[in-house]
Amino acid sequence: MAFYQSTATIQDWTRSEKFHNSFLLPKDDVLDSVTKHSKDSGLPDIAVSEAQGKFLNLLARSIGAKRILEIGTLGGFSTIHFARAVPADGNVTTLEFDPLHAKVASENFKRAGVENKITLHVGRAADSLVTLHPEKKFDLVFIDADKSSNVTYFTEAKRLIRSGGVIIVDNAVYEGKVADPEVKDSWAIGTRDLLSFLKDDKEVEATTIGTAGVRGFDGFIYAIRK
Ligand SMILES: C[S@@+](CC[C@H](N)C(=O)[O-])C[C@H]1O[C@@H](n2cnc3c(N)ncnc32)[C@H](O)[C@@H]1O
Ligand SMILES: [Mg+2]
Repeated sequence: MAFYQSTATIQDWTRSEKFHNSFLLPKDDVLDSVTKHSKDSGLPDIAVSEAQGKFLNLLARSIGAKRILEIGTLGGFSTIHFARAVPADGNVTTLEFDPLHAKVASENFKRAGVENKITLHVGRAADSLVTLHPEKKFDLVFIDADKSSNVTYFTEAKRLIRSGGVIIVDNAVYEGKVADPEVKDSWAIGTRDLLSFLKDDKEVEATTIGTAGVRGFDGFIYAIRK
């Protein structure tokens, strides 16, 4: 018999994340106003959750990240978490395709007072990535854009990250649909292709961290560049 047979729903996961957040995450007026500005500007509600954002912030600080690359900015919620994590002379490079998202993100960076730490490239991420030849490699890469390009993004991330750096890929579980071969949408296929790619990749070690919360049942692929 299973230890605990879950019949949990999105409402249960949301309540659970909010319960934990109420102990661990102090009220953050800046991030609240960032989220509101994104919503009021018509951006989709698909940023990482508050708990996930804090996880990314803590992870960046845990590894002493100074240079971070993000693929998929939206309104800059995760970007701001990263910008807060890097030191004053650190930088977050973030790539966004949609001009409206980029405009709202830029406004949010100012709102959060972190605009000096962020470099935003507007255009297709695959095009922006090939132009990046940083003097010093990135310490952390966060991949959170169109999932059909996950293998391309991961390959570029390996080129751009230092040995020992961390690559995180969002939405790696997608309500279990990645593991269901019957689901053939681009999100599921893009992440499934990345898993197949990683199976034979000798340049990283990786695992998947499942998460359940405001964003439903999902997870991160967490990889270290050898
Ligand atoms: C899930 S959202 C990013 C959320 C953000 N990382 C956060 O958690 O706050 C994905 C973003 O990737 C952008 N995007 C989609 N395809 C893209 C592409 N080919 N190049 C660059 N950005 C792309 C979308 O416009 C969207 O803003
Ligand atoms: Mg995501």
